[in-house]
Amino acid sequence: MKFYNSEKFAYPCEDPLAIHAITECIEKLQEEKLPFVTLDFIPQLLAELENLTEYFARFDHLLLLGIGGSALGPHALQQAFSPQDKYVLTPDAQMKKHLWVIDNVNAGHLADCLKNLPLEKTLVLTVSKSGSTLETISQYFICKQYFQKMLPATWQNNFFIITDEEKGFLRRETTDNNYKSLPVPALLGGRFSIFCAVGLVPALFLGIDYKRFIQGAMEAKNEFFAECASYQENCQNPLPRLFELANFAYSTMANGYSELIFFNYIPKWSSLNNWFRQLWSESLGKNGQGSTPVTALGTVDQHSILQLFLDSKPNKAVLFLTASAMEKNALCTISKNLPEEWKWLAEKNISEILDAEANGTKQSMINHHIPLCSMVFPKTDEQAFGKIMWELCMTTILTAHFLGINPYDQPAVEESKKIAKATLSQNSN
Ligand SMILES: O=P(O)(O)OC[C@H]1O[C@](O)(CO)[C@@H](O)[C@@H]1O
Repeated sequence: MKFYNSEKFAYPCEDPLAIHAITECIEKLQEEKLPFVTLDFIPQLLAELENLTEYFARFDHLLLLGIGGSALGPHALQQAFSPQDKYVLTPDAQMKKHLWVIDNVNAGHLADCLKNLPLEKTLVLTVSKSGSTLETISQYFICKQYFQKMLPATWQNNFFIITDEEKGFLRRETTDNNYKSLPVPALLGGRFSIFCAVGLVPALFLGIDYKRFIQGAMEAKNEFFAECASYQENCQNPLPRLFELANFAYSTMANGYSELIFFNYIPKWSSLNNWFRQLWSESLGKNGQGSTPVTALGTVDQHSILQLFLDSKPNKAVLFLTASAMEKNALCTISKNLPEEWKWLAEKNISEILDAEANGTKQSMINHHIPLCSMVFPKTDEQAFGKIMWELCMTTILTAHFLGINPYDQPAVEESKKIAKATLSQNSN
Protein backbone atom coordinates (compact mmCIF):
# COMPACT_ATOMS: atom_id res chain seq x y z
CA MET A 1 0.00 0.00 0.00
CA LYS A 2 1.40 3.37 -0.94
CA PHE A 3 -0.16 6.73 -0.18
CA TYR A 4 0.10 9.88 -2.30
CA ASN A 5 -0.95 13.46 -1.59
CA SER A 6 -1.94 12.49 1.91
CA GLU A 7 1.00 13.74 3.98
CA LYS A 8 -1.19 16.39 5.56
CA PHE A 9 -3.55 13.70 6.85
CA ALA A 10 -0.91 11.74 8.76
CA TYR A 11 -2.14 10.07 11.92
CA PRO A 12 1.21 9.70 13.66
CA CYS A 13 1.31 6.44 15.56
CA GLU A 14 3.36 8.03 18.34
CA ASP A 15 0.57 10.51 19.08
CA PRO A 16 -0.93 9.49 22.46
CA LEU A 17 -4.45 10.14 21.14
CA ALA A 18 -3.87 7.92 18.16
CA ILE A 19 -2.36 5.20 20.30
CA HIS A 20 -5.37 5.36 22.56
CA ALA A 21 -7.89 5.18 19.69
CA ILE A 22 -6.06 2.28 18.10
CA THR A 23 -5.56 0.18 21.22
CA GLU A 24 -9.17 0.78 22.23
CA CYS A 25 -10.30 -0.44 18.83
CA ILE A 26 -8.13 -3.56 18.98
CA GLU A 27 -9.46 -4.37 22.46
CA LYS A 28 -13.04 -3.90 21.27
CA LEU A 29 -12.49 -6.24 18.32
CA GLN A 30 -11.00 -8.86 20.65
CA GLU A 31 -13.84 -8.50 23.13
CA GLU A 32 -16.76 -8.51 20.67
CA LYS A 33 -15.61 -11.77 19.05
CA LEU A 34 -17.81 -11.12 16.02
CA PRO A 35 -17.98 -14.07 13.62
CA PHE A 36 -16.55 -12.03 10.75
CA VAL A 37 -13.53 -11.15 12.89
CA THR A 38 -12.89 -14.56 14.45
CA LEU A 39 -14.06 -16.72 11.51
CA ASP A 40 -14.56 -19.43 14.13
CA PHE A 41 -17.58 -20.90 12.32
CA ILE A 42 -15.41 -21.90 9.35
CA PRO A 43 -14.25 -25.44 10.33
CA GLN A 44 -17.82 -26.63 10.88
CA LEU A 45 -19.01 -24.97 7.67
CA LEU A 46 -16.27 -26.62 5.63
CA ALA A 47 -17.27 -30.02 7.00
CA GLU A 48 -20.93 -29.38 6.17
CA LEU A 49 -20.05 -28.31 2.63
CA GLU A 50 -18.06 -31.49 2.17
CA ASN A 51 -21.19 -33.49 3.06
CA LEU A 52 -23.31 -31.54 0.60
CA THR A 53 -21.02 -31.94 -2.39
CA GLU A 54 -22.82 -35.00 -3.72
CA TYR A 55 -26.24 -33.37 -3.36
CA PHE A 56 -25.14 -30.24 -5.28
CA ALA A 57 -23.61 -32.43 -8.00
CA ARG A 58 -27.14 -33.53 -9.00
CA PHE A 59 -27.91 -30.05 -10.34
CA ASP A 60 -26.56 -28.04 -13.26
CA HIS A 61 -28.23 -24.71 -12.51
CA LEU A 62 -28.30 -22.67 -9.34
CA LEU A 63 -31.06 -20.07 -9.27
CA LEU A 64 -30.04 -17.68 -6.51
CA LEU A 65 -32.80 -15.53 -5.03
CA GLY A 66 -31.27 -12.80 -2.87
CA ILE A 67 -30.36 -9.12 -2.83
CA GLY A 68 -27.68 -6.83 -1.38
CA GLY A 69 -25.10 -8.79 0.59
CA SER A 70 -26.96 -11.99 -0.18
CA ALA A 71 -26.18 -11.62 -3.90
CA LEU A 72 -23.30 -9.20 -4.48
CA GLY A 73 -20.60 -11.42 -2.96
CA PRO A 74 -21.64 -14.59 -4.82
CA HIS A 75 -21.87 -12.55 -8.02
CA ALA A 76 -18.37 -11.16 -7.47
CA LEU A 77 -16.99 -14.68 -7.00
CA GLN A 78 -18.76 -15.91 -10.11
CA GLN A 79 -17.52 -13.02 -12.26
CA ALA A 80 -13.96 -13.48 -11.07
CA PHE A 81 -13.59 -17.25 -11.20
CA SER A 82 -16.40 -18.75 -13.24
CA PRO A 83 -17.72 -16.11 -15.62
CA GLN A 84 -20.62 -17.40 -17.64
CA ASP A 85 -19.37 -15.90 -20.92
CA LYS A 86 -16.15 -17.90 -20.56
CA TYR A 87 -18.19 -21.00 -21.28
CA VAL A 88 -19.94 -19.53 -24.28
CA LEU A 89 -16.49 -19.12 -25.74
CA THR A 90 -15.17 -22.56 -24.78
CA PRO A 91 -16.41 -25.24 -27.15
CA ASP A 92 -15.33 -28.17 -24.99
CA ALA A 93 -17.51 -26.51 -22.39
CA GLN A 94 -16.97 -27.81 -18.96
CA MET A 95 -20.03 -25.66 -18.93
CA LYS A 96 -21.87 -27.93 -16.60
CA LYS A 97 -22.65 -25.51 -13.82
CA HIS A 98 -24.43 -22.18 -14.07
CA LEU A 99 -25.37 -19.58 -11.53
CA TRP A 100 -28.31 -17.27 -12.23
CA VAL A 101 -28.52 -14.42 -9.76
CA ILE A 102 -32.04 -13.05 -9.37
CA ASP A 103 -31.25 -9.97 -7.34
CA ASN A 104 -33.63 -7.52 -8.89
CA VAL A 105 -37.36 -7.45 -9.43
CA ASN A 106 -37.26 -8.18 -13.12
CA ALA A 107 -40.27 -10.23 -14.11
CA GLY A 108 -38.91 -10.97 -17.58
CA HIS A 109 -35.67 -12.44 -16.25
CA LEU A 110 -37.31 -14.61 -13.60
CA ALA A 111 -39.97 -15.86 -16.02
CA ASP A 112 -37.27 -16.71 -18.61
CA CYS A 113 -35.35 -18.69 -16.00
CA LEU A 114 -38.44 -20.64 -14.96
CA LYS A 115 -39.55 -21.32 -18.51
CA ASN A 116 -36.18 -22.21 -19.96
CA LEU A 117 -34.12 -23.89 -17.26
CA PRO A 118 -34.42 -27.69 -16.95
CA LEU A 119 -36.29 -27.76 -13.64
CA GLU A 120 -35.13 -31.21 -12.47
CA LYS A 121 -31.56 -29.97 -12.83
CA THR A 122 -32.20 -26.60 -11.15
CA LEU A 123 -31.62 -25.87 -7.49
CA VAL A 124 -33.39 -22.79 -6.12
CA LEU A 125 -31.09 -21.22 -3.55
CA THR A 126 -32.90 -18.63 -1.43
CA VAL A 127 -30.51 -16.44 0.55
CA SER A 128 -31.67 -13.96 3.15
CA LYS A 129 -30.09 -13.28 6.51
CA SER A 130 -33.26 -11.72 7.90
CA GLY A 131 -35.57 -14.12 6.08
CA SER A 132 -37.94 -11.25 5.44
CA THR A 133 -36.68 -9.22 2.49
CA LEU A 134 -39.65 -8.39 0.29
CA GLU A 135 -37.98 -8.91 -3.09
CA THR A 136 -36.42 -12.24 -2.12
CA ILE A 137 -39.47 -13.66 -0.39
CA SER A 138 -41.80 -12.68 -3.26
CA GLN A 139 -39.54 -14.43 -5.77
CA TYR A 140 -39.28 -17.43 -3.46
CA PHE A 141 -43.11 -17.71 -3.44
CA ILE A 142 -43.20 -17.54 -7.24
CA CYS A 143 -40.54 -20.25 -7.61
CA LYS A 144 -42.18 -22.43 -4.97
CA GLN A 145 -45.60 -22.32 -6.62
CA TYR A 146 -44.05 -23.04 -10.04
CA PHE A 147 -41.98 -26.00 -8.85
CA GLN A 148 -44.95 -27.39 -6.88
CA LYS A 149 -46.97 -27.35 -10.08
CA MET A 150 -44.27 -28.72 -12.38
CA LEU A 151 -42.62 -31.25 -10.06
CA PRO A 152 -45.46 -32.14 -7.67
CA ALA A 153 -43.86 -35.24 -6.15
CA THR A 154 -40.31 -34.03 -5.60
CA TRP A 155 -40.23 -30.21 -5.64
CA GLN A 156 -38.80 -29.86 -2.10
CA ASN A 157 -35.56 -31.52 -3.18
CA ASN A 158 -34.90 -28.53 -5.45
CA PHE A 159 -34.95 -25.92 -2.67
CA PHE A 160 -32.03 -24.91 -0.47
CA ILE A 161 -32.17 -22.09 2.05
CA ILE A 162 -29.44 -19.95 3.61
CA THR A 163 -30.80 -17.83 6.44
CA ASP A 164 -30.49 -17.02 10.14
CA GLU A 165 -29.77 -20.03 12.36
CA GLU A 166 -32.97 -19.68 14.37
CA LYS A 167 -35.12 -16.71 13.49
CA GLY A 168 -37.28 -15.58 10.59
CA PHE A 169 -39.83 -16.78 8.08
CA LEU A 170 -37.33 -18.67 5.93
CA ARG A 171 -36.09 -20.66 8.92
CA ARG A 172 -39.68 -21.76 9.57
CA GLU A 173 -40.18 -22.58 5.90
CA THR A 174 -37.04 -24.71 6.01
CA THR A 175 -38.36 -26.72 8.95
CA ASP A 176 -41.90 -27.01 7.61
CA ASN A 177 -40.82 -28.20 4.18
CA ASN A 178 -37.81 -30.19 5.27
CA TYR A 179 -35.48 -28.27 2.94
CA LYS A 180 -31.75 -28.64 3.07
CA SER A 181 -30.23 -25.55 4.58
CA LEU A 182 -27.18 -23.82 6.01
CA PRO A 183 -27.13 -20.96 8.49
CA VAL A 184 -25.88 -17.41 8.37
CA PRO A 185 -24.23 -17.17 11.80
CA ALA A 186 -25.80 -14.72 14.24
CA LEU A 187 -24.18 -11.26 14.10
CA LEU A 188 -22.88 -11.80 10.57
CA GLY A 189 -24.70 -9.14 8.56
CA GLY A 190 -25.29 -9.34 4.80
CA ARG A 191 -22.33 -7.28 3.66
CA PHE A 192 -19.92 -9.37 5.76
CA SER A 193 -21.54 -12.70 4.87
CA ILE A 194 -19.43 -13.64 1.85
CA PHE A 195 -17.23 -15.82 4.11
CA CYS A 196 -20.12 -18.03 5.26
CA ALA A 197 -22.46 -20.28 3.26
CA VAL A 198 -23.71 -17.21 1.36
CA GLY A 199 -20.47 -17.08 -0.62
CA LEU A 200 -19.24 -20.62 -0.24
CA VAL A 201 -22.31 -22.54 -1.47
CA PRO A 202 -22.38 -20.81 -4.88
CA ALA A 203 -18.58 -21.12 -5.04
CA LEU A 204 -18.71 -24.86 -4.32
CA PHE A 205 -21.52 -25.29 -6.85
CA LEU A 206 -19.50 -23.55 -9.58
CA GLY A 207 -16.33 -25.47 -8.78
CA ILE A 208 -14.52 -22.37 -7.52
CA ASP A 209 -11.71 -23.13 -5.08
CA TYR A 210 -13.58 -21.89 -2.00
CA LYS A 211 -11.02 -23.39 0.37
CA ARG A 212 -8.32 -21.11 -1.02
CA PHE A 213 -10.75 -18.21 -0.84
CA ILE A 214 -11.19 -18.90 2.87
CA GLN A 215 -7.44 -19.38 3.28
CA GLY A 216 -7.03 -15.86 1.95
CA ALA A 217 -9.46 -14.48 4.55
CA MET A 218 -7.67 -16.42 7.31
CA GLU A 219 -4.31 -15.14 6.13
CA ALA A 220 -5.60 -11.56 6.23
CA LYS A 221 -6.99 -12.07 9.71
CA ASN A 222 -3.79 -13.63 11.08
CA GLU A 223 -1.60 -10.94 9.52
CA PHE A 224 -3.80 -8.19 10.91
CA PHE A 225 -3.86 -9.51 14.47
CA ALA A 226 -0.10 -10.23 14.41
CA GLU A 227 0.51 -6.62 13.36
CA CYS A 228 -1.87 -5.44 16.11
CA ALA A 229 -0.04 -7.52 18.74
CA SER A 230 3.30 -6.11 17.68
CA TYR A 231 1.93 -2.54 17.79
CA GLN A 232 0.34 -3.12 21.20
CA GLU A 233 3.65 -4.39 22.50
CA ASN A 234 5.44 -1.27 21.38
CA CYS A 235 3.76 1.62 19.62
CA GLN A 236 7.06 2.50 17.93
CA ASN A 237 6.47 -0.61 15.81
CA PRO A 238 4.69 -0.04 12.50
CA LEU A 239 1.01 0.77 12.61
CA PRO A 240 -1.03 -2.23 11.34
CA ARG A 241 -1.54 -1.71 7.59
CA LEU A 242 -5.33 -1.72 7.76
CA PHE A 243 -5.25 1.02 10.39
CA GLU A 244 -3.15 3.07 7.98
CA LEU A 245 -5.78 2.57 5.32
CA ALA A 246 -8.65 3.36 7.70
CA ASN A 247 -6.77 6.42 8.82
CA PHE A 248 -6.44 7.55 5.20
CA ALA A 249 -10.19 7.05 4.68
CA TYR A 250 -11.14 8.72 7.94
CA SER A 251 -8.86 11.71 7.63
CA THR A 252 -9.73 12.43 4.01
CA MET A 253 -13.43 12.45 5.07
CA ALA A 254 -12.61 14.72 8.01
CA ASN A 255 -10.91 17.11 5.58
CA GLY A 256 -13.93 17.46 3.31
CA TYR A 257 -13.26 14.69 0.79
CA SER A 258 -16.83 13.48 0.56
CA GLU A 259 -16.32 10.92 -2.21
CA LEU A 260 -14.20 7.81 -2.25
CA ILE A 261 -13.36 6.54 -5.71
CA PHE A 262 -12.79 2.80 -5.86
CA PHE A 263 -10.78 2.61 -9.09
CA ASN A 264 -10.26 -1.02 -9.99
CA TYR A 265 -7.81 -1.91 -12.78
CA ILE A 266 -8.22 -5.66 -12.33
CA PRO A 267 -10.85 -6.56 -14.96
CA LYS A 268 -11.29 -10.05 -13.53
CA TRP A 269 -12.34 -8.51 -10.22
CA SER A 270 -14.86 -6.13 -11.82
CA SER A 271 -17.78 -7.19 -9.59
CA LEU A 272 -15.78 -6.41 -6.48
CA ASN A 273 -16.88 -2.83 -7.19
CA ASN A 274 -20.58 -3.40 -6.50
CA TRP A 275 -19.82 -5.50 -3.44
CA PHE A 276 -17.54 -2.77 -2.03
CA ARG A 277 -20.12 -0.06 -2.73
CA GLN A 278 -22.65 -1.72 -0.40
CA LEU A 279 -20.02 -2.44 2.25
CA TRP A 280 -18.84 1.16 2.41
CA SER A 281 -22.26 2.82 2.04
CA GLU A 282 -24.31 0.82 4.51
CA SER A 283 -21.53 0.58 7.08
CA LEU A 284 -20.42 4.21 7.15
CA GLY A 285 -23.20 6.33 5.70
CA LYS A 286 -25.01 7.27 8.89
CA ASN A 287 -25.31 10.03 11.50
CA GLY A 288 -24.30 12.59 8.88
CA GLN A 289 -21.01 10.74 8.29
CA GLY A 290 -19.42 8.66 5.57
CA SER A 291 -18.10 9.25 2.08
CA THR A 292 -19.90 8.32 -1.13
CA PRO A 293 -18.20 5.40 -2.85
CA VAL A 294 -17.91 5.92 -6.58
CA THR A 295 -16.77 2.79 -8.34
CA ALA A 296 -14.85 2.74 -11.59
CA LEU A 297 -13.34 0.01 -13.72
CA GLY A 298 -10.14 0.48 -15.68
CA THR A 299 -9.68 0.99 -18.50
CA VAL A 300 -13.37 1.30 -19.48
CA ASP A 301 -14.22 4.15 -17.16
CA GLN A 302 -11.22 6.22 -18.22
CA HIS A 303 -13.39 6.88 -21.22
CA SER A 304 -16.46 7.88 -19.28
CA ILE A 305 -15.82 9.36 -15.85
CA LEU A 306 -12.11 10.15 -15.50
CA GLN A 307 -12.58 13.68 -16.80
CA LEU A 308 -14.84 14.45 -13.86
CA PHE A 309 -12.54 12.75 -11.33
CA LEU A 310 -9.64 14.94 -12.43
CA ASP A 311 -11.29 18.22 -13.07
CA SER A 312 -14.46 18.69 -11.05
CA LYS A 313 -14.72 19.51 -7.33
CA PRO A 314 -11.57 18.51 -5.44
CA ASN A 315 -13.56 16.39 -3.00
CA LYS A 316 -12.38 12.94 -4.05
CA ALA A 317 -10.00 10.47 -2.43
CA VAL A 318 -9.05 7.28 -4.27
CA LEU A 319 -8.39 3.60 -3.63
CA PHE A 320 -6.51 2.44 -6.70
CA LEU A 321 -6.25 -1.32 -7.36
CA THR A 322 -3.87 -2.91 -9.85
CA ALA A 323 -2.33 -6.35 -10.33
CA SER A 324 1.44 -6.60 -10.74
CA ALA A 325 1.44 -9.88 -12.67
CA MET A 326 -1.25 -9.74 -15.29
CA GLU A 327 -1.75 -12.88 -17.30
CA LYS A 328 0.15 -12.64 -20.60
CA ASN A 329 -1.80 -14.63 -23.13
CA ALA A 330 0.27 -15.37 -26.25
CA LEU A 331 -2.78 -14.86 -28.44
CA CYS A 332 -3.01 -11.30 -27.21
CA THR A 333 0.44 -10.11 -28.23
CA ILE A 334 0.62 -7.64 -31.10
CA SER A 335 2.97 -8.64 -33.93
CA LYS A 336 5.94 -6.65 -35.27
CA ASN A 337 4.22 -6.05 -38.51
CA LEU A 338 2.55 -2.70 -37.91
CA PRO A 339 1.94 0.55 -39.79
CA GLU A 340 4.70 3.09 -39.21
CA GLU A 341 2.71 5.31 -36.83
CA TRP A 342 1.88 2.29 -34.58
CA LYS A 343 5.38 0.75 -34.48
CA TRP A 344 5.71 1.66 -30.80
CA LEU A 345 3.07 -1.03 -30.09
CA ALA A 346 5.11 -3.82 -31.73
CA GLU A 347 5.30 -7.01 -29.63
CA LYS A 348 3.34 -5.48 -26.77
CA ASN A 349 1.01 -7.76 -24.87
CA ILE A 350 -2.49 -6.56 -24.09
CA SER A 351 -1.68 -6.75 -20.38
CA GLU A 352 1.14 -4.22 -20.87
CA ILE A 353 -1.44 -1.88 -22.35
CA LEU A 354 -3.59 -2.27 -19.25
CA ASP A 355 -0.54 -1.57 -17.05
CA ALA A 356 0.41 1.50 -19.03
CA GLU A 357 -3.14 2.86 -18.93
CA ALA A 358 -3.40 2.23 -15.19
CA ASN A 359 -0.11 3.97 -14.61
CA GLY A 360 -1.22 6.91 -16.76
CA THR A 361 -4.44 7.31 -14.79
CA LYS A 362 -2.72 6.96 -11.44
CA GLN A 363 -0.03 9.50 -12.32
CA SER A 364 -2.54 12.00 -13.63
CA MET A 365 -4.61 11.70 -10.44
CA ILE A 366 -1.49 12.23 -8.37
CA ASN A 367 -0.56 15.23 -10.53
CA HIS A 368 -4.02 16.65 -9.84
CA HIS A 369 -3.24 16.49 -6.08
CA ILE A 370 -5.88 13.86 -5.40
CA PRO A 371 -5.21 11.86 -2.19
CA LEU A 372 -4.67 8.32 -3.42
CA CYS A 373 -3.88 4.94 -1.89
CA SER A 374 -2.39 2.50 -4.38
CA MET A 375 -2.81 -1.23 -3.75
CA VAL A 376 -0.85 -3.59 -5.99
CA PHE A 377 -1.70 -7.31 -6.01
CA PRO A 378 0.91 -9.90 -6.98
CA LYS A 379 -1.87 -12.44 -7.60
CA THR A 380 -5.55 -12.35 -8.50
CA ASP A 381 -6.52 -15.91 -7.55
CA GLU A 382 -9.15 -17.07 -5.04
CA GLN A 383 -6.78 -16.63 -2.12
CA ALA A 384 -5.93 -13.05 -3.06
CA PHE A 385 -9.64 -12.36 -3.51
CA GLY A 386 -10.53 -13.74 -0.05
CA LYS A 387 -7.73 -11.71 1.45
CA ILE A 388 -8.71 -8.37 -0.06
CA MET A 389 -12.39 -8.91 0.77
CA TRP A 390 -11.56 -9.54 4.43
CA GLU A 391 -9.20 -6.57 4.49
CA LEU A 392 -11.78 -4.25 2.99
CA CYS A 393 -14.35 -5.42 5.57
CA MET A 394 -11.90 -4.84 8.41
CA THR A 395 -10.82 -1.44 7.05
CA THR A 396 -14.48 -0.41 6.95
CA ILE A 397 -14.96 -1.47 10.58
CA LEU A 398 -11.83 0.41 11.67
CA THR A 399 -12.96 3.53 9.81
CA ALA A 400 -16.34 3.27 11.58
CA HIS A 401 -14.50 3.12 14.88
CA PHE A 402 -12.64 6.36 14.11
CA LEU A 403 -15.97 7.96 13.08
CA GLY A 404 -17.68 6.71 16.25
CA ILE A 405 -20.46 4.87 14.41
CA ASN A 406 -21.83 1.34 14.41
CA PRO A 407 -20.84 -0.32 11.11
CA TYR A 408 -23.18 -3.27 11.46
CA ASP A 409 -26.64 -1.73 11.04
CA GLN A 410 -28.43 0.22 8.28
CA PRO A 411 -31.42 1.79 10.05
CA ALA A 412 -32.27 4.40 7.42
CA VAL A 413 -32.99 1.73 4.81
CA GLU A 414 -35.93 0.46 6.83
CA GLU A 415 -38.20 3.44 6.12
CA SER A 416 -38.59 2.80 2.41
CA LYS A 417 -39.25 -0.89 3.10
CA LYS A 418 -42.09 0.04 5.50
CA ILE A 419 -43.64 2.40 2.96
CA ALA A 420 -43.51 -0.27 0.24
CA LYS A 421 -45.08 -2.85 2.57
CA ALA A 422 -47.79 -0.43 3.61
CA THR A 423 -48.60 0.26 -0.04
CA LEU A 424 -48.89 -3.45 -0.80
CA SER A 425 -50.99 -4.10 2.32
CA GLN A 426 -53.45 -1.32 1.40
CA ASN A 427 -53.89 -2.76 -2.06
CA SER A 428 -54.37 -6.33 -0.89
CA ASN A 429 -57.76 -8.05 -0.93
O1 LIG B 1 -30.06 -10.91 3.49
P1 LIG B 1 -31.29 -10.10 3.70
O2 LIG B 1 -31.73 -10.08 5.12
O3 LIG B 1 -32.39 -10.53 2.78
O4 LIG B 1 -30.96 -8.60 3.36
C1 LIG B 1 -30.61 -8.19 2.08
C2 LIG B 1 -29.99 -6.82 2.14
O5 LIG B 1 -30.92 -5.88 2.63
C3 LIG B 1 -30.29 -4.97 3.52
O6 LIG B 1 -30.68 -5.32 4.80
C4 LIG B 1 -30.67 -3.54 3.23
O7 LIG B 1 -32.03 -3.43 3.10
C5 LIG B 1 -28.81 -5.24 3.33
O8 LIG B 1 -28.04 -4.86 4.41
C6 LIG B 1 -28.81 -6.70 3.07
O9 LIG B 1 -27.60 -7.16 2.50
